[in-house]
Amino acid sequence: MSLAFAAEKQLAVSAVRRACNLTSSVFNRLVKSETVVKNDKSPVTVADFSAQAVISSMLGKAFPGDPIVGEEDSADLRLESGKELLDRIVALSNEALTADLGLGENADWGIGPGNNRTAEEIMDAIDRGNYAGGKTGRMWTIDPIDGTKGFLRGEQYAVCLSLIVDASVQLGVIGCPNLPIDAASPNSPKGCIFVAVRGQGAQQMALSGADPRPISIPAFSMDQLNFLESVESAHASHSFHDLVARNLALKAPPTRMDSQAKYCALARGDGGVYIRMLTSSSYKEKIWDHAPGSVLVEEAGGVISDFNGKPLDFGAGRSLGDNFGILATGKDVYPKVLEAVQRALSERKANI
Ligand SMILES: Nc1ncnc2c1ncn2[C@@H]1O[C@H](COP(=O)(O)OS(=O)(=O)O)[C@@H](OP(=O)(O)O)[C@H]1O
Ligand SMILES: [Mg+2]
Ligand SMILES: [Mg+2]
Ligand SMILES: [Mg+2]
Repeated sequence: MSLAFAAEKQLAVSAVRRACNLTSSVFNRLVKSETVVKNDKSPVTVADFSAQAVISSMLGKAFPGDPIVGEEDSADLRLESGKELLDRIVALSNEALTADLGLGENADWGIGPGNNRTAEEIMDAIDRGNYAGGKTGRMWTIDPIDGTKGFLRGEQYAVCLSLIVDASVQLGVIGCPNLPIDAASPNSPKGCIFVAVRGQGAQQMALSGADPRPISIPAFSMDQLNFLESVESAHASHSFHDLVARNLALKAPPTRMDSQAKYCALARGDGGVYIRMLTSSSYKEKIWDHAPGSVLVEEAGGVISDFNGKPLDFGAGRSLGDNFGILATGKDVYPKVLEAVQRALSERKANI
């Protein structure tokens, strides 16, 4: 009998690998006109659109009935002013979809030589990501480039895909083209894919698929712990994190890293605690920014919750449900870290 979600896992790894190859090759050739600023002032590049098109096209072939919650949409590309951007995205997507990687991928996924798509098909694939989300049924989440600012700086970013069934994340695949395979040797080759299926553990492999190995969160003592936090001070409150660190008497400084690479670092023990306190009460976290990372952390033996100890709610739509803050760490230290977060919240309230 095959393991649950075996076909989904195979497709997801393959799609994330093709998207990672695309994003890293674009980085070296990216020019200024290929980045646009969205309404919420965040950047999006030809690489974000193309990576979503590639993953969504493959999902559409393999699982045509499954809805997708994807970060990007094609509205800007359908404007007359988006014509140049669109041409580039169609070329990049087709380059990635038709590449012959020699990895024996399933021909029914619409990949490999001869599988070019038209511009309409590429835009439609991007727009298959417009699903509103919800509590029941299957759905995929795509964040084609998580940490677009990190991508633009040449630092960490991640290509993120998850499968959610009845609001529970069952599969998470995260590709990190700039993450060293071995954190202890920063000069080791870069580029890893992290995979977790619920109930089946967590693993990492090289981007090529070579060197697969199980990963888990080590049993850290309190004085070995350090925080993994966002680079952008507009995304997460570093000062609140510092308050929690003081409550825990942490010695090590935080590691700042863009994207869900933070969850990957936690899952293999490069850091001890993922912490994220929002800076604005009007911003709602998006499910594609946390779904794959959450199952990865849980399958690596960790716990993830909000600052009230509540599980993350992936069934409330495109944004997370009624959750406040995000905390993820190893099982043994989780109760102490949660208590330190709650103490910091009361201290902050007392000081307002
Ligand atoms: N105001 C605000 N507050 C909190 N979070 C925000 C905010 N704006 C955006 N985002 C989301 O943050 C995603 C980037 O993740 P990180 O915060 O881990 O990366 S970073 O370190 O900040 O670069 C980023 O994901 P990408 O858009 O995929 O890069 C956003 O979804
Ligand atoms: Mg974005
Ligand atoms: Mg993101
Ligand atoms: Mg993104």
